[in-house]
Amino acid sequence: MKLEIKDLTKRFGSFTANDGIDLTIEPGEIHCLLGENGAGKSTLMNMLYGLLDPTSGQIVIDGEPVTFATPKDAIAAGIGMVHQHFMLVPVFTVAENVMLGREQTSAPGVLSRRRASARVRELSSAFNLAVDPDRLVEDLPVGVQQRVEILKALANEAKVLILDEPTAVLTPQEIDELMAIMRRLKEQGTSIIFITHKLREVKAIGDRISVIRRGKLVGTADPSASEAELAEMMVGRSVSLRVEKENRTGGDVVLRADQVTVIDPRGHQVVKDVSFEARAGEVVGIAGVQGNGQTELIKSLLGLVKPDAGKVLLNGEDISRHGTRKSLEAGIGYVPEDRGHDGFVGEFSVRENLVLDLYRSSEFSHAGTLRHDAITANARHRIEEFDIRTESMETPVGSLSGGNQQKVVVAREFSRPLEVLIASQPTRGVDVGSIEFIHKRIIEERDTGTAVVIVSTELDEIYALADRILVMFDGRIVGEAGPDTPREEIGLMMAGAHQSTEESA
Ligand SMILES: Nc1ncnc2c1ncn2[C@@H]1O[C@H](COP(=O)(O)OP(=O)(O)OP(=O)(O)O)[C@@H](O)[C@H]1O
Repeated sequence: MKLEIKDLTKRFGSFTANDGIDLTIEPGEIHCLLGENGAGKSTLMNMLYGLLDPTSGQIVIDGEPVTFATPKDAIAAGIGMVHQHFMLVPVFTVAENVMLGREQTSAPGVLSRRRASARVRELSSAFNLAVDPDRLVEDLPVGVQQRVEILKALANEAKVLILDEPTAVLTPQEIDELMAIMRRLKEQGTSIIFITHKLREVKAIGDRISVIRRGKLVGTADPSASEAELAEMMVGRSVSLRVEKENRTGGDVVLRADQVTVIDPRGHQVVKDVSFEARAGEVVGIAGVQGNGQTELIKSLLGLVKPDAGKVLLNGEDISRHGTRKSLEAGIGYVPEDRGHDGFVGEFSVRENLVLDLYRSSEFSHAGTLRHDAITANARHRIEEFDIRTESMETPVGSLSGGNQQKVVVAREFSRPLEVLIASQPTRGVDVGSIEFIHKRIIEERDTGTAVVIVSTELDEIYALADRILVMFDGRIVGEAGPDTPREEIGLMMAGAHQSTEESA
């Protein structure tokens, strides 16, 4: 199927999010879409998938102009999309989810459970997806859940598959597996539109690479273009892809986790007797596959969950029963992994979100009254410093692009004096230009003597920042390594060395 986008424009009020975009997706090609945060990639994809109405322009499939009122129309025309947030029902099996996908699109011939199972098995083996139709979705690792989404699209006979930042949530091994699946889809004639911020991936798999900047198509490159060239096309200036830093050993212990154990609401020990320390002026990188206890460990450091055993000490004082506000006030900065849930309030403006947990400080309030001038001046400064792309400081954060939402959270947490900075996936969904900036700021924070703890599933990020690397697997810290340890070694520890799972085998 040949998909043509002709002079497509989308305006939100006076703001032009897509400006006369022309793009052709050839049958069986992997077409990568690159662009800085807020460039307009998701807007373009949402028009292709019937979620947004174009302001002007055309979508043409095999020479015929089409219009999509809803995703149902797009699906019927052969377009599938895997969103960043999966649309699966966790308590249903894989086959049930695939059935549900068919019902929701009113595709001809709603599948029975038995036929759905058989269809899943058939597609799974044709594309080597290794998905068991009878497993509950909630029991599957993220990477396998993503394959279920791909399966759903294939069951609806997608000929063009849109993958919106699919690798942001995957481990290095899962990314390799996804790439193999993408190649297989391509061999069988499916076209893929692949959105990512990772230039390495684009070069590894793309047939062509289109770059969008501020709503306009800048150009289409081929994969022989260097990472530096692509980065420059994206942001319009040269970007340094590696942080300049010297490794540090750290001073006094600032934060100490002492035999911390956390039991989740289902009674599982998710953090098992974890001890580590973060020293002044060092970056401790916690590497690990998503779901190995990092999230709960971090929450326990902040008082968002109380450890079931053990202690958290800040400068020697036990803060594990303090509660979050006190921890933040005591000088812990926090960039959460789930920014939408823990990082900002979507309905509040950019200006308000930039002081969310700081508004009680003397800088922003006096005798119980907010100092609006100071709050506004702070917003103006941070928006410029962090290059937050927003129509105005009054825009609700919920309507910013994903990467710009992340910049709001990071900007706020970096704007106060910190003893400890705890950042979980600090650059998730953030473009290369902003990664460069955030990484530089993290190192500057370290160099002022802050103890920094970075949790990341991105080995590139761990290597770029960490002075010391801890690896978490199955709730425990299974290894500590220096910043020069080979990737494979860390990768093996992250995978639990020889304890491979059925799905990732
Ligand atoms: N419903 C909306 N109303 C107003 N503005 C919007 C709406 N949806 C998107 N925008 C704006 O359009 C611009 C493009 O956003 P879009 O989500 O397409 O960017 P993106 O390239 O996908 O960015 P990211 O890499 O950060 O995900 C942003 O400035 C965003 O704030």
